[in-house]
Amino acid sequence: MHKLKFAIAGCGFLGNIVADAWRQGLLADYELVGCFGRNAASTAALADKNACQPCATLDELLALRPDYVVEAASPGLLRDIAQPTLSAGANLIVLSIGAFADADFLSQIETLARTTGRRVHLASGAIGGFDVLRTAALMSAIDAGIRTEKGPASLRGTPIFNEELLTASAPSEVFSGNARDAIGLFPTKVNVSVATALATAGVAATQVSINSVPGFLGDDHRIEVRGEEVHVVVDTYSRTSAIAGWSVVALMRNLAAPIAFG
Ligand SMILES: NC(=O)C1=CN([C@@H]2O[C@H](COP(=O)(O)OP(=O)(O)OC[C@H]3O[C@@H](n4cnc5c(N)ncnc54)[C@H](OP(=O)(O)O)[C@@H]3O)[C@@H](O)[C@H]2O)C=CC1
Ligand SMILES: O=C([O-])CC(=O)C(=O)O
Repeated sequence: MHKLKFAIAGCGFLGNIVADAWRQGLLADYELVGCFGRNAASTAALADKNACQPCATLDELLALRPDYVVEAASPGLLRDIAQPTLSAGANLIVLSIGAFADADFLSQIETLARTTGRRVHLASGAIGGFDVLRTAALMSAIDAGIRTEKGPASLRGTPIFNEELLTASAPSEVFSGNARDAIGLFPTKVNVSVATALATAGVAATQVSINSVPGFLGDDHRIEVRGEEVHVVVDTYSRTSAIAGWSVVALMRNLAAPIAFG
């Protein structure tokens, strides 16, 4: 059977979930040809475990002629690899969707995807329901928003973190604004808000509320869209971010399936 070749850019937590699922036989239509990262040890570890090629540069990865490159690294890496990947004839599967809050970058990649005949697939990540969200957005003007709850410790390292959040007895809203400002403040923590915005009202009009909840383990993302005839709520709780890696596996299965969703 002819297999589609895929490669992984970013050999951390989520990249390994995709590779593990492939090794366990859940991506039978694919061959994992290589992986790329800036961390030589984690790149070698993923490659060894999966008997694929470890690559120190994107050029080495693209020389393996993958049909799909799975980006599981960072918004910065997505910015670096999107153009060369499409130009080399590969399709992209993206987790660091926050990079597309930049309208110029999004439009440049959209144009390139059209001219190369390749596609950029936005993984559902830690949320979902893009089908019904996009449908609602077509039907009338909409109000769209996403309310995220996180444990205070997971906000460490962000500009809004302070030690008092750790000992607070009640939930508090630590950010309220639009999706563009949210990803600016939390570049690796709210890809979900940009994904929601791209599926609904856009990054300027999609409201984002981020809440610190004492004792909360994991993340809860509640998306709500109201139109003239529809009211959509998509609420996803996950204990860890593993769901985002698994969303890539589900997407890749759909891409290769004879009977597909969407
Ligand atoms: N869409 C969604 O719903 C979600 C998206 N995400 C996003 O997915 C991405 C991956 O997450 P996760 O696997 O947890 O992250 P990890 O930190 O576990 O892994 C990322 C890997 O990519 C590497 N990397 C990062 N930047 C670069 C770069 N510029 N060049 C080469 N390698 C790079 C890192 O190297 P090093 O070890 O040196 O840092 C690391 O090995 C993140 O951007 C995250 O924000 C996460 C959860 C949900
Ligand atoms: O894991 C999550 O819940 C969400 C996340 O990190 C992101 O959107 O980047």
